[in-house]
Amino acid sequence: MVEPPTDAKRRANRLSLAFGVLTIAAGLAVVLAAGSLPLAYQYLPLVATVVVFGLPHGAVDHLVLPRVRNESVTKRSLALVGLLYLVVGASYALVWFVTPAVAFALFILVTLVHWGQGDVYALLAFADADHLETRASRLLALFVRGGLPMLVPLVAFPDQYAFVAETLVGLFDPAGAAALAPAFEPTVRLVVGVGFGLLVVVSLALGYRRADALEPWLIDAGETLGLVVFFAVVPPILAIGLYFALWHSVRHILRTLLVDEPATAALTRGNDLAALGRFARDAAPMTAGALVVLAGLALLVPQTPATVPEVAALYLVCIAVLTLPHVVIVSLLDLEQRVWTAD
Ligand SMILES: CC1=C(/C=C/C(C)=C/C=C/C(C)=C/C=O)C(C)(C)CCC1
Ligand SMILES: [Fe+2]
Repeated sequence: MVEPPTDAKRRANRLSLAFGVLTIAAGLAVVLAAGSLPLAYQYLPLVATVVVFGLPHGAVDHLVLPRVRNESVTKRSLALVGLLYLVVGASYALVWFVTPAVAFALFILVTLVHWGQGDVYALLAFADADHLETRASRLLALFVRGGLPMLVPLVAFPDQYAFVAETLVGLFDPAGAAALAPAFEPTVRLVVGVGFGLLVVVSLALGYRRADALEPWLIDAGETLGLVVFFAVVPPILAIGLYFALWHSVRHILRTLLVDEPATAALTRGNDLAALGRFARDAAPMTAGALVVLAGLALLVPQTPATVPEVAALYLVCIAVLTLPHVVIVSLLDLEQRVWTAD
């Protein structure tokens, strides 16, 4: 694992923990204060991710690889990232049009892997986890961390999960989501719940046995159990919106700051706002580009979205299409930073 500079890393660790606590506290506070929040309000954090950390977090994909390799951004490097987005994004968009239920299932799988990989990086690079030394233990952690947002809501809130699946698939084929119905059956949810619960326990128990330092393991266990509770009790549309903005995106933005020298220097000085300002400037053009993709999709989908859930569904499909090439970039970043090479 390639280590970022110590002081900047400590700052990143503190910020990722603070935003992690904020994510969980905000969700639980809403549930305690409001009980059942009207659906339109539950979409607010998700809608906010258009500008708040979510969409922008991937909008520096064209900069991170040259930066981590200490190379300059060239026309050629930009064209390669552009081509990646065009080919991978457009191919997957086609899958949404041809067989939307399959595309939805793929979206859940890709998100599980991608959010899991983001957390494995944070555990290793920010929290200095030494209980994840082997590749197998990192893969298990990836599955646990990615499974929390994708599988716990399936067990705890099947109706809302099915509703979101219907709205996404319904943009392309109003009857298409019927193919997904078996996933919401009680037996399937029981198997997922028990199986995933066991994985969480095994992963944390193995980690505890392997840990030399207790603190990183405590961070891992605290975050994991906190997220189990969070996704088990916070309605999933609200929970995913909060998590996407304040957990996954914040951590990835911190990661990108640590490969940008001036931003790293700002973090070292404790000047988080200067670092964030650099990120905002870097991310602005491609965030605007992502909005063009959103507008294009709006014109192309067979069913024009009219309600809040339908507009949010369109946004999620746009995220899905942009996430697949983003995963390729982040996986290359993982390779550069040796996240999957145990040493
Ligand atoms: C909203 C929502 C869902 C799916 C959200 C997904 C899959 C989001 C993916 C976001 C990504 C990949 C962001 C990029 O990093 C579920 C789980 C069906 C449950 C109900 C609410
Ligand atoms: Fe991401």
